[in-house]
Amino acid sequence: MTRFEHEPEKNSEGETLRQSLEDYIAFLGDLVSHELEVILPTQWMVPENLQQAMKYSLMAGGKRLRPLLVIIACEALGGSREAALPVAAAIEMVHTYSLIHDDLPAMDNDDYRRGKLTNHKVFGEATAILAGDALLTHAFYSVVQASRKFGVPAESVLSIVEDLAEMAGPRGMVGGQIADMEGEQGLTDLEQLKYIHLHKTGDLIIFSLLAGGRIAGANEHQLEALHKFGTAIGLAFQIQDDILDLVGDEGKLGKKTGSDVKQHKVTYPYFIGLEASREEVKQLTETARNAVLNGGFHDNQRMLEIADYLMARDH
Ligand SMILES: CC(C)=CCC/C(C)=C/COP(=O)(O)OP(=O)(O)O
Ligand SMILES: C=C(C)CCOP(=O)(O)OP(=O)(O)O
Repeated sequence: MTRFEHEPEKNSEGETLRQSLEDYIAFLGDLVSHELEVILPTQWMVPENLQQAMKYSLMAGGKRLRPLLVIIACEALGGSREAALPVAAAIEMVHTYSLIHDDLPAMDNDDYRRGKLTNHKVFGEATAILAGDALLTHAFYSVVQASRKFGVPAESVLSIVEDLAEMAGPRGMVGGQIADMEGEQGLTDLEQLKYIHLHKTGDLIIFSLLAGGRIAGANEHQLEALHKFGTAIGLAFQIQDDILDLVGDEGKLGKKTGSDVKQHKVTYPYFIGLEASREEVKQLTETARNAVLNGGFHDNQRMLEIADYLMARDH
């Protein structure tokens, strides 16, 4: 059996000891990276260059926030961590594809991501586009493995596939991304910006929480609470990204700051100022905490901790 660097300790009775949030996050990150290694199509006849390009960005050291949310939501509802892993890996593939494409010259034209050269800088534009396409497609294969390997009911997997297509596609992240690009010509109100943030970034976060809930067999009330929690932290996460683009540390972020201003992107700080943006992140975190407290979950602790952790993040 694979052992992981951040595996929790056991006491003399063999009971697993509770970890600090940081250790718990690091341990889940190890599990997700391992799952990604397992699920990548290395046994298949895949051209070597494509394999390398997919792996390069997946293993470049992202925070693994979305997979973490799949697992935390699943555990908060008493579900199995193991059964959540294929979907956790899938959402990281979709997120990574979106970053590879977002960095392309036709979009944000960025040279650094996750502290390394962007995919197209290393592999060329055509391969970067195809690596993104391959990650998106392979994500659906991974979701299905939740049923094949861990017996998650086919009906739940069907809902997860439906949510993923809806939230990553034209009504979700892709819709948000195009609105973001068009917004570079000038946004006139905060509602338009909220739409962009909620779809470009919020939808994958909402998807992750709902998927974790579905794997654990959540009821309608619990799914609604997860949706509320995701909407609030999704928006807060992107506002924090806007703030960090202005005042963050490039070393910690692993990407260049100041790119929103350079690309004439209208952001929360642009509309309402830095302090009011910080206050908004605080308010949204409170909304997220309340959703958890009223959600009727099996265990609220990690959900509450992750909301506070995200509010204070510096990378
Ligand atoms: C369909 C596609 C390509 C979707 C991209 C979605 C997305 C969240 C990009 C990063 O946003 P950002 O540009 O605000 O963040 P960063 O500063 O990390 O580039
Ligand atoms: C949605 C946004 C703001 C793009 C970056 O997302 P993350 O900040 O989660 O990026 P990684 O840690 O996965 O690289």
